Amino acid sequence: MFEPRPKFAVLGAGSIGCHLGGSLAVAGADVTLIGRPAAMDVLREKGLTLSDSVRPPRYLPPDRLAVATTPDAAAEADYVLVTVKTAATEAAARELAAHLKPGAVVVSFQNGLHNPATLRAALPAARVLAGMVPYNVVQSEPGTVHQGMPGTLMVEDDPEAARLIRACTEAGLAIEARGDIAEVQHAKLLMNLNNAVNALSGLPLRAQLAQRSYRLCLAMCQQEALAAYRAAGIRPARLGPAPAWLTPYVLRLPDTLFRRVAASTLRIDAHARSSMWEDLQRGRPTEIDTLQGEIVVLAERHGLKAPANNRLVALVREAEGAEAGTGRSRTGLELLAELRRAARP
Ligand SMILES: NC(=O)C1=CN([C@@H]2O[C@H](COP(=O)(O)OP(=O)(O)OC[C@H]3O[C@@H](n4cnc5c(N)ncnc54)[C@H](OP(=O)(O)O)[C@@H]3O)[C@@H](O)[C@H]2O)C=CC1
Ligand SMILES: CC(C)(CO)C(=O)C(=O)O
Repeated sequence: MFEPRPKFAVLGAGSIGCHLGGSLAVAGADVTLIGRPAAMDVLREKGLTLSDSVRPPRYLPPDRLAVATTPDAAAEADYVLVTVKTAATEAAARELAAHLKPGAVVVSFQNGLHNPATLRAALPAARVLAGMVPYNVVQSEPGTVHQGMPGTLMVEDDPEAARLIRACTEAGLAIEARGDIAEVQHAKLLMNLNNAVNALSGLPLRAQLAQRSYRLCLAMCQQEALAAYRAAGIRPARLGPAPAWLTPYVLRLPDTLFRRVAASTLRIDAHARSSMWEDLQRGRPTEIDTLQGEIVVLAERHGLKAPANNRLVALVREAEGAEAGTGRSRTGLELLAELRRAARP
């Protein structure tokens, strides 16, 4: 049976939005990127380049890009991919509400646990699905987004996701439908506990994860999170080579052994950084409250403490207060000493 080509809109055309929307557009999909005026001016002028460490860069000239700065541009979209940072979700959804066409599907490709619920509350007539991006994308220069590691996108298993999955697959974006998306989101949150460690280290992800002292910081955060998950009856999905409960033990291995055991984890582009590092660099608020902050709240709700996560919330808030890009970087030993001090009974 003939099925019309779906139309896509990306709401929040930054790193992830340009990567997803740009990849679909390169493959010939009908995509409108909706973003801030300054960022969209760059795309109108320079076009969009998509790079990764495997393929040659792919370039979309300005005349192959549909860009807009207001959500009315999503009026004809069958799928709206939401890629704003968490703090912007509610406002973006409210702006979008008046323009969505009946039957439109909204997919959150954001970190954190609650963005799909925020979208559902603001868009009661839309079908909202949760999605997950497991890999890193940075704007290496204006108009260029770089994917720094391989990975498979995930989306909530739902018949409404079928055309999105087909379009992504045709565009060379590996994507998997998951019946356990809540568990996937909880597993991703465990990974994202590294965002704060990475941002405070001032180092690229690969260099940071190669140092045991930073990995011990992450292991402390994950251990607290896993205890809170256990108390709450949450069983995070297995996303990588090791189940979630084993990861803190792997993180604690000495460097040489870690390099061997976790070779796939270290398959990260030498320049890739966490999205939180990028936020601090640009003087933007971070997502710390919905990452480490989420664990602190969950732990408290179950009569537990999460001092390492709590300390990282405070350190990132402090860094947010510094002038863009001027926050003090910490060595792994410095950060570890701070977290251990916080965790001392
Ligand atoms: N970058 C990464 O490697 C990864 C990111 N993620 C998650 O994906 C989500 C997006 O992250 P990322 O792409 O890095 O974020 P970016 O900040 O790069 O992109 C979001 C863009 O959306 C813009 N924006 C915000 N509100 C609106 C609005 N109402 N209308 C139009 N544009 C708007 C922002 O502008 P402004 O800054 O002015 O608000 C910004 O340019 C986050 O939840 C992040 O945690 C997940 C996996 C990896
Ligand atoms: C992929 C990962 C974990 C990379 O740090 C990320 O989600 C982020 O930077 O926000």
